[in-house]
Amino acid sequence: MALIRALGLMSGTSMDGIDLAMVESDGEGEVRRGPSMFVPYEAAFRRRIEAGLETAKQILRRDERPGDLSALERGLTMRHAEAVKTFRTKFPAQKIDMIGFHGQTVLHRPEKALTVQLGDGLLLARETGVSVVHDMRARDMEYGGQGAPLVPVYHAALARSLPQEWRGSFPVAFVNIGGISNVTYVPAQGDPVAFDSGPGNALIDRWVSAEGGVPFDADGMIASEGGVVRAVVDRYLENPFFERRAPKSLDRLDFTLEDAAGLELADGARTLAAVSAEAILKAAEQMPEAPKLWIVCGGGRKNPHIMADLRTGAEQSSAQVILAEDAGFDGDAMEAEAWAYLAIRSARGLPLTFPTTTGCREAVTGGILARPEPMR
Ligand SMILES: Nc1ncnc2c1ncn2[C@@H]1O[C@H](COP(=O)(O)OP(=O)(O)OP(=O)(O)O)[C@@H](O)[C@H]1O
Ligand SMILES: CC(=O)N[C@H]1[C@@H]2OC[C@@H](O2)[C@@H](O)[C@@H]1O[C@H](C)C(=O)O
Repeated sequence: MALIRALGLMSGTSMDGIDLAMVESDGEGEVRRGPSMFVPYEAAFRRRIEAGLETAKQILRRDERPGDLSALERGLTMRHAEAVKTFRTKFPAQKIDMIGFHGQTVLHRPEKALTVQLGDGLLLARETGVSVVHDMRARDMEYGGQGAPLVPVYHAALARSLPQEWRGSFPVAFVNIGGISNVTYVPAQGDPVAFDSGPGNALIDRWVSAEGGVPFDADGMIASEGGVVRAVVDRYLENPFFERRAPKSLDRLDFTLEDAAGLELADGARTLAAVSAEAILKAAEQMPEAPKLWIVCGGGRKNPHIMADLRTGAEQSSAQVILAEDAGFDGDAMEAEAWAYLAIRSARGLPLTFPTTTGCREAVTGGILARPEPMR
């Protein structure tokens, strides 16, 4: 099987910008990771997306684009096209067979089988001259799945290529701490088990933005001045979401700052970091066995308080917590790589999701292929 070279594009729930990453793969066990980069959104555009989340609450059918959302979708797509151009200038030797395009989630209501990602695949194909696989969540929902998380099939492929020193550490759990956190449990043999585990950085970002006027708590500096307010952590963890059995997934707005109201800026940042960590550790209760190794990726791994709390908690089950980089992976690029890998799987008609990752009735492929030129 010839390998396909795909460029994955991810604009995640943190809404901070676009991650791009190359993967060359057969969509199965052979995975060669290529270069990656990040293109941030300007602050005003980030605010427009944030406003878009509010507008999107009115959407009842996934193709509706009320208010500013059509213009926002176009702006978002053109920014992705521009990002691809920048990537090609930076890495001119990279041949791109196809693009895997996530778009921007503005609404996720799995209980209504509704998930909306802004992003015009056809426009992106025409702008870049490359075939684009997009809209990868919808089919899963048609099969009764949550429509998220989709990364697990890629986590599982990476787990099979762990360096020698970690091969004895199964079951392993990948944790992605983005705006929302999701986990993938990978046993030594058998299917991965995955689900969204709780708020990742989204609450911290919203808190420091509202109370401190900065977009995120860089290196946990604000939290370093504060302490954990236990009662507030406990209140967050009482949310019925944590008791719900997997499969399950979250919308960015499902958790709010209400329970943190009244805290000092630093205490709030520190307390919400503890909430992120404890929500992840709680996820182990829903795994078939406690993982021996946690591999952490996503921007939240750069918050030392989240990492410290994770390590302290994991020690109780003698588990180790490492950064994606410690296993030879790239914790910033992993989701974009996953979208490249998923595009390749989609092109080959391979399943993207499984009953154990999203709750779909049967393993199912997904994605729509948009070609730059109309078919003759
Ligand atoms: N140096 C840092 N210190 C602390 N936090 C950081 C740092 N760098 C990034 N972050 C956090 O990581 C977030 C971005 O993470 P990431 O790019 O993994 O999220 P995402 O891909 O948008 O989200 P999702 O996985 O939910 O789709 C930022 O919003 C910020 O909260
Ligand atoms: C609907 C949606 O966009 N969900 C995101 C979000 O961000 C993290 C978590 O919630 C995860 O379920 C998902 O993204 C990852 C990349 C996924 O689908 O695997």
